[in-house]
Amino acid sequence: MATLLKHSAKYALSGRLARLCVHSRHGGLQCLQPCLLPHQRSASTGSKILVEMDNSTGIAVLTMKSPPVNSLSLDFLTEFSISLEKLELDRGCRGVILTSALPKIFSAGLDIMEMCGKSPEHCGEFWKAVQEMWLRLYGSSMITIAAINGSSPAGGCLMALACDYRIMAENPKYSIGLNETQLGIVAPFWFKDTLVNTVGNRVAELSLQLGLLYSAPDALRTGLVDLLVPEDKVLSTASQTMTQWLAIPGENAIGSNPRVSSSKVDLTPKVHMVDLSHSSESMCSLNWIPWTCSNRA
Ligand SMILES: CCCCCCCC/C=C\CC(=O)SCCNC(=O)CCNC(=O)[C@H](O)C(C)(C)COP(=O)(O)OP(=O)(O)OC[C@H]1O[C@@H](n2cnc3c(N)ncnc32)[C@H](O)[C@@H]1OP(=O)(O)O
Repeated sequence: MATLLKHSAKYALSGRLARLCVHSRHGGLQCLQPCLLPHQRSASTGSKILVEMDNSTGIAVLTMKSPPVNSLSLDFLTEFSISLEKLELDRGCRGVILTSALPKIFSAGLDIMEMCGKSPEHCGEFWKAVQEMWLRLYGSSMITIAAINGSSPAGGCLMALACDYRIMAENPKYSIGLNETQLGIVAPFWFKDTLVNTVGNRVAELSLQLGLLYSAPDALRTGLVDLLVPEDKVLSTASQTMTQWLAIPGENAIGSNPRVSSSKVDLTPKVHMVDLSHSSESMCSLNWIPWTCSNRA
C-alpha cells in the first residue's frame, strides 16, 4: 500500500498541480519565478517560500520566508504544496530540507486569522489545504529533513513531524510541540498519529493531553527531534545528514519498487483522513474554535 501510494504520489499528480495552480488565489505558480539558473543550482521564489535546488546533489532547500512567524495561511499552504509537488515531479530531486529564513521562528503553526470569523466554505478550503500540506510532506517519495532553526508550535511541529528526520538548534529558548489543548483545541487524529509514530504512545499521550511545548533539550530527550546542533550548524548538518541518507540504496534496493524510494513505512492513515471539510464546517458553525468564538462575541 505504501509503495502504491508513493508511486501515485510521484507520478500521478501533475493534473493536481495544474488544478492547484488554477485555484491559487494569487496566481500560484505564476509567482514562482525562476531567478537563478547557473550550471548546477537553480532557485525559484514565491512570496512566502524560496526553493533552491542543487542539481549536482539532488538536494533542494525549501526556506519558509513569511514574516512575522511563518504562519500557515491558505496562501502559504498553497504555495508550499505547489513547491513540494514541483520538486516531487522533478526526477533529479531526491531530498528536501525544510527550514526558515526568519530569526527564532520555524513556524507558528496554523494562521489564526484564517480561522477567525470566516465562512464555513473558507474554513473547508483552509482545512483541505492543511491536509494537502501534510499529505505532500508525509507521503513524499523524497527524503525530507526539517532543519528547525526556531520555535515550532502546533502546526509548525506537525510540519517537522511529517519529515523523515528533525535537526533542531540547541537554543533552550526555542520550543516545539503539539500544544493544541492549551489553546482549547483537540489535535486531529492524524496530528496524533504523526506524533505517536515519532515519540511513542505514552509520550504522545502526555504531550497531547497537557499540550506540552518542549524546549530543544527536552525535545531531544523525548525523541521529538533527532539531533541538536549549534544554531549556525543546523543547515550544514542537515545537508550532511541528507547526503548520508541519500547514499542508502533506495530506488535500486532489492525488493523495492525501482521507481519509488522507501523512506516511509505505513501511509494507511492518509487514505482515511482525506476529506474533513465537513467536520471543519461544523467546527466553524458550532463556534468550536475558541478564537472564532471570541471573535464573534
Ligand atoms: C478550519 C479550521 C479547523 C481547525 C482545526 C484545528 C485543528 C488544529 C489545531 C491547531 C493547529 C495550529 O497550528 S493552531 C496555531 C497554534 N499556534 C500557536 O499557538 C503559536 C502562537 N504564537 C506563539 O507562540 C508566538 O507568536 C511565537 C513563539 C510563534 C513567536 O513569538 P514572538 O514573541 O517572537 O512573536 P509574537 O508572539 O510577538 O508574534 C509576532 C506576530 O505574529 C503573530 N502570530 C503569532 N502566531 C501566529 C499564528 N499562529 N497565526 C497568525 N499570527 C500569529 C502575532 O499575533 C504577532 O502579530 P502582531 O505583531 O501583529 O501583534
